Amino acid sequence: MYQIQVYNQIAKKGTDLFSEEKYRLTDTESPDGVLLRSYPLTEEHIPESVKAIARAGAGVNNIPVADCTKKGIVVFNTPGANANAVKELVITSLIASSRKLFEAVQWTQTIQNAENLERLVEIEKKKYIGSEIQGKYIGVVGAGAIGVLVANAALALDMEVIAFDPFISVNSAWLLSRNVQRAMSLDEVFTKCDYITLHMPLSDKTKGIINASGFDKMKEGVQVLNFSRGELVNEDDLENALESGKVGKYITDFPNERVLNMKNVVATPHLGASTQESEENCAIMAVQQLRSYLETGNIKNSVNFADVELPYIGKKRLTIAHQNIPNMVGQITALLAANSINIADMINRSKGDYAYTIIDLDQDIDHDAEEILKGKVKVITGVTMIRFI
Ligand SMILES: NC(=O)c1ccc[n+]([C@@H]2O[C@H](COP(=O)([O-])OP(=O)(O)OC[C@H]3O[C@@H](n4cnc5c(N)ncnc54)[C@H](O)[C@@H]3O)[C@@H](O)[C@H]2O)c1
Ligand SMILES: O=C(O)[C@H](O)COP(=O)(O)O
Repeated sequence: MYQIQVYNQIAKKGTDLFSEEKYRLTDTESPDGVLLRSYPLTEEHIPESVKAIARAGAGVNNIPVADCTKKGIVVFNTPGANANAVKELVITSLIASSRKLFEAVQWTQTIQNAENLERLVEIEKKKYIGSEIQGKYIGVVGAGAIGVLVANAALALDMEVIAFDPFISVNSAWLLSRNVQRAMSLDEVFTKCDYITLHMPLSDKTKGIINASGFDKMKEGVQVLNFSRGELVNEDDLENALESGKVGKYITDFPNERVLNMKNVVATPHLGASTQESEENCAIMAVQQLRSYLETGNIKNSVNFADVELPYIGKKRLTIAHQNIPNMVGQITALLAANSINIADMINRSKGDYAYTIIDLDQDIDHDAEEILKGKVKVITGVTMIRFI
């Protein structure tokens, strides 16, 4: 029986995929797996029993991924599963903001009981003259699952689209319309664009990437949309840019007390992925990936380990996470040979400094033999996790 600790509300269509015979969703001190959305997970939430963490969503900045990697804990996310939901909210906000819709609706609510309401409407409407997005330049920073959809949708709305992504994946490059212009630097986006929309992950490298030096280069009155993470933007510099009018509007899905008190801010309560469709897509994908890992050791869509897939046919499977250094596989297979265990099949894949190996044994072995082998493999320098399935 696998124990799963669930944080956040996860769509039932996903959690229903945990069969009652094999899984218990429970508050426990020793879970095998963790399932969550934006819950801020700290090391205390990750006891030694945890084998994998599945994030039903894209951003993993709420999970101590580097620590997990060192312990051989596989962290999954659900790439693209909520991208359409975010795209639709970005495009809605882009148009609504350009047409001053947020302010206009807010004002209209205040005149419910006004005298000569219809006349007042005709007089005051000049305050809410907007601008059209057709023909305007939009810069998409980060052309991943969401950025690609936003860029293509903006093109379909007759905008000029420039995308910047120095690490674009082959898949994203295939999906991006050929009419999207390629920016060779962030500065190119800053200097050319009337709208800038952020779609890259928050990391040590991207924290505060939008700051005074960037704002200085931007067009007067530029509108910045941030449906990625608040910390990508330096708040001191944002405040100055909004005060001076350099940034005409900051549209963010990540409000905090300080940002809400800044001028010309439009904020939504982290709604990007909050559609029924997206919540279900993310939950289903996260549960499928977690189940597959717990039951077969196969890895798909992990942020800290490479995809590793070997059809599970074996009598006994050995999975090992280890450092990506020479002779790891050699030492492990030598150990099996020394114990007269034949190998039926195996696979090894690496990602950065860490690797993962699956070895299918030609024979079943009992619990005692497993424990003896585990003890011997564990002491090999560089091994971080060993599991028999
Ligand atoms: N508002 C919401 O509810 C919501 C929903 C989903 C995702 N998000 C946020 O959006 C982010 C992007 O999501 P996604 O699904 O498109 O992820 P993704 O991994 O598919 O795409 C991210 C892209 O950013 C690029 N990138 C990384 N560093 C960059 C840099 N310095 N400059 C330019 N590009 C860079 C990557 O190469 C990648 O192509 C997530 O990490 C998350 O923080 C927010
Ligand atoms: O990174 C994400 O997927 C989004 O920020 C959505 O977060 P949520 O699942 O908490 O809505």
